[in-house]
Amino acid sequence: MRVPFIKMHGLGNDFVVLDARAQELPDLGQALVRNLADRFTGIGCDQLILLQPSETADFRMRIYNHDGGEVGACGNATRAVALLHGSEARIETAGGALLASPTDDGASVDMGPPHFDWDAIPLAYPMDTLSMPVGWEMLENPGAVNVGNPHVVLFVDDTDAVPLDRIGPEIENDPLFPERVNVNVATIVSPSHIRLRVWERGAGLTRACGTGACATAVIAMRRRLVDREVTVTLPGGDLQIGWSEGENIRMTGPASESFRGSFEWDDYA
Ligand SMILES: N[C@@H](CCC[C@H](N)C(=O)O)C(=O)O
Repeated sequence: MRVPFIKMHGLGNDFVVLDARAQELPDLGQALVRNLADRFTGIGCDQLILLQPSETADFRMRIYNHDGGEVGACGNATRAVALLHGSEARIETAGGALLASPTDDGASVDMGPPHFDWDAIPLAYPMDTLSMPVGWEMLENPGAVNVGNPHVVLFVDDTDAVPLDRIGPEIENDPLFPERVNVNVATIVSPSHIRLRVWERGAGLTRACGTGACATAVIAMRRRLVDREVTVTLPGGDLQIGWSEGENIRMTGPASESFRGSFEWDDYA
């Protein structure tokens, strides 16, 4: 079976999008996702995105990490598929329903509410998630939040000085996080500006992470380090994040289509 795909990205965080709204597809196994995501022998991407019909929303978006695991949220992919859809869309995800509106160069997304309870992140045992009494080497006193997926956020003086390729996997797989975790290191540049690098669960270092930007912004806001509207600068570019206590998170930023192609299903299954 020949299957069409669309290669897209949000700030360099890249996706292979399979649109199963029109053409039904067999179940994606972990092996198929890994093979397609492989940058040497496959199409290559950080996440594989599967669009399906939905009974509760305009469509359903399923998200698979580079390692083949299915997860609850992807901020950059949400902007990308909103752009693809072309008009305001309610999107069903495993992490909750999202509302996305395309803009000239990307999309603005209602990302839903953040969850701060220790068992909602989830953590292995109870603790204050705004100021956690734990640390790894030079990284201490993180905050944690679930924004459809789990994140830990560590504030540092200089994000570039953190060996995230070495320490990221250690934190991602720490038994404190039973579902593993996305690891964010952030520097407060000013009350309206955060600099951020992310080690993504199941994908490693990426050029940008939309949910990481949301998670970092809300923790910085709760700690009163920044204003309620901030620019988050990632290696791939800028996102605008807005949030107030008790409200949903709003994320705005670019996304684009790179190219279209097709592949033979059995070659990757
Ligand atoms: N790149 C994404 C996040 C993708 C999922 C994440 N790695 C997880 O495992 O939860 C984004 O832009 O948010």
